[in-house]
Amino acid sequence: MDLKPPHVSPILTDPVPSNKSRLGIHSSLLAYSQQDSPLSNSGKYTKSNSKKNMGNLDDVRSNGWLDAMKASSPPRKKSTHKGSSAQVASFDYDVEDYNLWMLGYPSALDAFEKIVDRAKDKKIAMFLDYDGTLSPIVEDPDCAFMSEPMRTTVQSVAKYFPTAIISGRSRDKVFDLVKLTELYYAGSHGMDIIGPVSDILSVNHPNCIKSTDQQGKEITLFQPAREFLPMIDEVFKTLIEITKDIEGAKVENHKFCVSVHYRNVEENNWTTIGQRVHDIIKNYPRLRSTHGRKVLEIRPVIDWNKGKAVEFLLESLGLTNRNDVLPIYIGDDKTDEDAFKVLRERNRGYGILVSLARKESNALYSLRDPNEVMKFLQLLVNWKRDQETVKK
Ligand SMILES: O=P(O)(O)OC[C@H]1O[C@H](O[C@H]2O[C@H](CO)[C@@H](O)[C@H](O)[C@H]2O)[C@H](O)[C@@H](O)[C@@H]1O
Repeated sequence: MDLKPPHVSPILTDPVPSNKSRLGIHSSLLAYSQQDSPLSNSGKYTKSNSKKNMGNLDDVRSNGWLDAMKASSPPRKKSTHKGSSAQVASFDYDVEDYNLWMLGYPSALDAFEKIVDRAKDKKIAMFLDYDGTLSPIVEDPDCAFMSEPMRTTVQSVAKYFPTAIISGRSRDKVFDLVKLTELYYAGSHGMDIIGPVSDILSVNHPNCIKSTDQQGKEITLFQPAREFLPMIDEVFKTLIEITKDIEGAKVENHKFCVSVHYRNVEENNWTTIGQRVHDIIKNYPRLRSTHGRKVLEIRPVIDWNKGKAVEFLLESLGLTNRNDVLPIYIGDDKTDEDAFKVLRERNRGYGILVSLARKESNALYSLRDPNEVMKFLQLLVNWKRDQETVKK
């Protein structure tokens, strides 16, 4: 596949537009400056600056963080025993209410014929989120493994349709979990995209760099938040430090963003963890925090998200602005909404939300869980296979 020069660019949303560099790159993309650091000179987090940074515990209640943290995943079923880390989180849900909600977001399985009817003369481009879509939500993020049948299914999908995984995890981590070389990968919520080398792309796009993979093969990377690497690294270390006394808290470094998990933190400590993260982040005007499923995601303030990543990949694949292309995006999280929105606004394809709970969404269809995702993908593969057989 040859990547074409993309015209979608990360337009920055920093509120101080006059602050541009001589290169025309916005300050928020410039190399990290130590002045931004809330850390001591040694670069270490200290108790004294920790105290100074700690605001009032009410901040996190009054600014809506706590409510968002509580609402960020369906309530878990009460369990009397401590489960293993790979235990699938089980959720309570109201069946009647869910069925009512589904009137607005019909099952993609029930609507399968309608979906493929529109896909008949088109080329499907498949975009998949990872956690909660290809793997079930589990207690420990390091144990979110994909089942072998799911892996085989995704591999078959990639045989017939260009397929990309767009995840909040770092690109390396998501590849280690998926282990399929025939896919495209976008990590860190789309801020780290890998594609085969294309001279035009790498020469023309300021955010593209050439690199080599572990096998020494040349690759092209698209990394619009590269300047933030030192800042993200610093915040990661600080967040580890300030959460280490909170039982169950887990901080992950995803290269261009950081995740602070509170799924395994006692609910009466959520305000504390939220407040501490909030107090650190407010010292970094170039970083923002978003809410995922029992996770706070810290990321650069740039106008780049999973929706932009979909547009970038479509353009790179030469599939943009074409009536004969039908993108399908399947995801379960708030961050996937940006991608659903891109498809919905342009009436270009289908967003499918994976959810066991009522949620407002820009998706058009729904699936309950990764099992249903697998069924849907298998139906799609079988349908395509049949189509090809008929053509022969
Ligand atoms: O964009 P995604 O691929 O969906 O990644 C989003 C986050 O997924 C992971 O966290 C979520 O899944 C974990 C494993 O099931 C679960 O324990 C956690 O509560 C969920 O929030 C990942 O660990 C995060 O870093 C990603 O940002």
